[in-house]
Amino acid sequence: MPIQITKLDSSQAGFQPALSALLAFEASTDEAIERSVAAILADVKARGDAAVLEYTNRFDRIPNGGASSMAAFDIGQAELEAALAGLPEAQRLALQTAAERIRLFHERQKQELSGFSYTEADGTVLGQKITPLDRVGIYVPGGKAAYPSSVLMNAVPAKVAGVAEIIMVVPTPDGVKNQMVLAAAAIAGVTRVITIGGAQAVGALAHGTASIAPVDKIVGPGNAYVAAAKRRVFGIVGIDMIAGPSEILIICDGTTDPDWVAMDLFSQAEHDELAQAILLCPDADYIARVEASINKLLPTMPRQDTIRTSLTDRGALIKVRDMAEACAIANSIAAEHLEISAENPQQWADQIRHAGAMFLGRFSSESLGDYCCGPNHVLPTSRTARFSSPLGVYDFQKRSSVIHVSEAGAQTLGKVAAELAYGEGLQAHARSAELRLTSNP
Ligand SMILES: NC(=O)c1ccc[n+]([C@@H]2O[C@H](COP(=O)([O-])OP(=O)(O)OC[C@H]3O[C@@H](n4cnc5c(N)ncnc54)[C@H](O)[C@@H]3O)[C@@H](O)[C@H]2O)c1
Ligand SMILES: N[C@H](CO)Cc1c[nH]c[nH+]1
Repeated sequence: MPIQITKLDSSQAGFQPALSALLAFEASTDEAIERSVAAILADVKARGDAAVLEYTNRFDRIPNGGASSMAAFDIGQAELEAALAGLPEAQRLALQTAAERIRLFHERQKQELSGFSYTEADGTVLGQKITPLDRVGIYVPGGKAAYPSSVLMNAVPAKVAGVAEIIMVVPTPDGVKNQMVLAAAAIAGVTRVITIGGAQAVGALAHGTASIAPVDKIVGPGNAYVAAAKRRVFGIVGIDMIAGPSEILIICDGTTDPDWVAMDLFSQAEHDELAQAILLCPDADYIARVEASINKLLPTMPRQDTIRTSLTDRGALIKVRDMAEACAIANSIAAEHLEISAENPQQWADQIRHAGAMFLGRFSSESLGDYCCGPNHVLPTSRTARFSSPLGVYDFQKRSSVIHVSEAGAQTLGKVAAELAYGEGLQAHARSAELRLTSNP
């Protein structure tokens, strides 16, 4: 059956409301999900391991009546190493190559721990010190597919930042452990792997349980339950972002093989029924050729049901007036992934301000970035690229201000501070500054 994909034309009346409706994504704030996640988090906070055990047995369908204790969900280092040793050579090499490329890219993001400092004329020293987080939780999704690449994308930057303890949670539906996921954890140097997922895993990492010490920050993508849980625990722990269902936006000038573009749209649609894949192109004939490619290639895809639902419900082929308009629309969409599949892509990239990651030229398929180019694949979704950045080393480092005031500095700064403190009606602040003045009023 030919696919029923939304077709829009930017020159037609009603285009803007139609585009807004297409982009609206409320799954992570769906009320039923919110209620369920709130209840799970409260239960995990109150009952700890017992609640995590129950939810994991139920939601991940752990076989043989479920696990009887949390210890069953812990995977020791020996099992991680065994998974790595047991992988076929080609898979092991691919993981190691990807990990090394990701490490090399992220090393460049690292801020030196010495930070900066400068000395004023009176001897006062001011500066900023950088420290890695002590203990982080990384969420690796695992409900509908297994993501060894997400293990690397989360853990490698944490390692580069110098995080001492990296606790990875990953659900194992039906109790099936994915060997590549375990091997990736071994390569990345994850401290501990616990096979739990969903809101209960986020709650356990945030609040701590008898078997899991609380972490300082939780990073990583996940489904709507995970996103809602991360949103709710923010403040108790730090979070990176709310990375929801995958998105791809392709700007094409009509010069790329339409099969390539169709497959690139599929590459994100196959993640999730809620994933979003959109093409912007000024050439109506070319759009028709991409649609033909979609219909030709879809039946060959093992995940064709997910792709079909995603493209039908949330996908679109959009005819634009020209490439400049495509760039303007792309800025308003602020997609997670933007492919500029065009001759001379740089001229269009110069016009892009909002995108999680940009893939320039027809050889830069987004899928290469998912695995092994080096930049992170955990990216802001649902238009949050307007204010959010890819997961990076900076997510695992924090800054402290360092203030060392000299005696001379205390004389000038003390008078300024006291003046402002009296202005705010804060006597203790003012007196604290004044006590250090040699001519103490
Ligand atoms: N942005 C990225 O970097 C990136 C990378 C990989 C995957 N993703 C996205 O992450 C998502 C992964 O989702 P997933 O479902 O495969 O795995 P997931 O691990 O995020 O979610 C699985 C968990 O959801 C919970 N859950 C499922 N149904 C539930 C229910 N009815 N009530 C309560 N809890 C329930 C269960 O605890 C289960 O363990 C997809 O949307 C995918 O597109 C994003
Ligand atoms: N496309 C996902 C980010 O949205 C990342 C990923 C993992 N595996 C394949 N792809």
